[in-house]
Amino acid sequence: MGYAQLVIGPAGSGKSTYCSSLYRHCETVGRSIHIVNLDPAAENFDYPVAMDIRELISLEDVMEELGLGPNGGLIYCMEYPSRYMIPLNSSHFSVLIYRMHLEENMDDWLSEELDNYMDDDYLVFDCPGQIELFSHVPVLKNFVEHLRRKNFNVCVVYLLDSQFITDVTKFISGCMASLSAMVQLELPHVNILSKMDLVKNKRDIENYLNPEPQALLAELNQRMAPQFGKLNKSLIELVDQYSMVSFFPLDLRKETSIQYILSQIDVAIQYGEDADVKIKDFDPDED
Ligand SMILES: Nc1nc2c(ncn2[C@@H]2O[C@H](COP(=O)(O)OP(=O)(O)OP(=O)(O)O)[C@@H](O)[C@H]2O)c(=O)[nH]1
Ligand SMILES: [Mg+2]
Repeated sequence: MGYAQLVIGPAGSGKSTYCSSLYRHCETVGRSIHIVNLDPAAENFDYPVAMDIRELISLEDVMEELGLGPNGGLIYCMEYPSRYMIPLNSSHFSVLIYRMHLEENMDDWLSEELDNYMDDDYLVFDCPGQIELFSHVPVLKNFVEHLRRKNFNVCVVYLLDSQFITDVTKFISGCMASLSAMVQLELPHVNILSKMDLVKNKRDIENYLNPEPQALLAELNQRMAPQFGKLNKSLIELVDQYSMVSFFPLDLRKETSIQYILSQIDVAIQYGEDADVKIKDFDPDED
């Protein structure tokens, strides 16, 4: 049995920073963890990259060869290509043939790479921020199914930037994006409000960490025109029924913050329930 976190969330929400902080935390406590780059557009890493999707495909190549912009190029990188393009000239055609079975290549690549990891290994996948990847494009879903076939317990870690949660309407729209990942991927799911060090008035945000559905509804109704009353009620019920109304704050200045989040994720994927997991005692005097 292996363990994995799939770190997703909107562009710039702090996924890669979270991954490198998690790596450093695990290093400090003597815990083994491997971070995988799944972002074909990534350039700089603050963590040692255990596996790198850029060995398979890079955004730069796809943009150049196919004349796509950064977002379309990225989706192309991750997805089966033929759906997105019609070959227009011979060079496009050869690229199409070359990439024709990209999804299968991804499976092969993943299989080969995963063979390097043993039982009880813990992988963290740093994903790209394009929201399509976890809202309706099936590539991450297929990817997760592959991991599960390889006997990995997987948890989605969804990051939302606390800087955007300035009022209840933005909070709800953040919840809806997270919910779409939840229904797409059907995995244990942990929500994180990132960049808490930047929040000036902690009390404003604390209201959204674990809010009462009724209080949220009242706030929504207050902000929006009366004709939205019924919709607001349904939205809040939906979010509540999916147990979405719960975010863990992540303040990277505090070691305890990342430690607590990791412990919650461990519970979600049942890490540490087997006796032989690789946690060694933390000795603060050790170099
Ligand atoms: N102050 C502060 N800045 C942060 C934190 N996390 C991330 N950032 C900054 O936010 C920006 C984006 O962070 P990334 O970690 O690259 O975000 P990402 O989600 O990986 O972005 P994409 O991969 O492009 O989707 C960078 O400038 C980070 O330095 C945080 O906890 N606090
Ligand atoms: Mg990133």
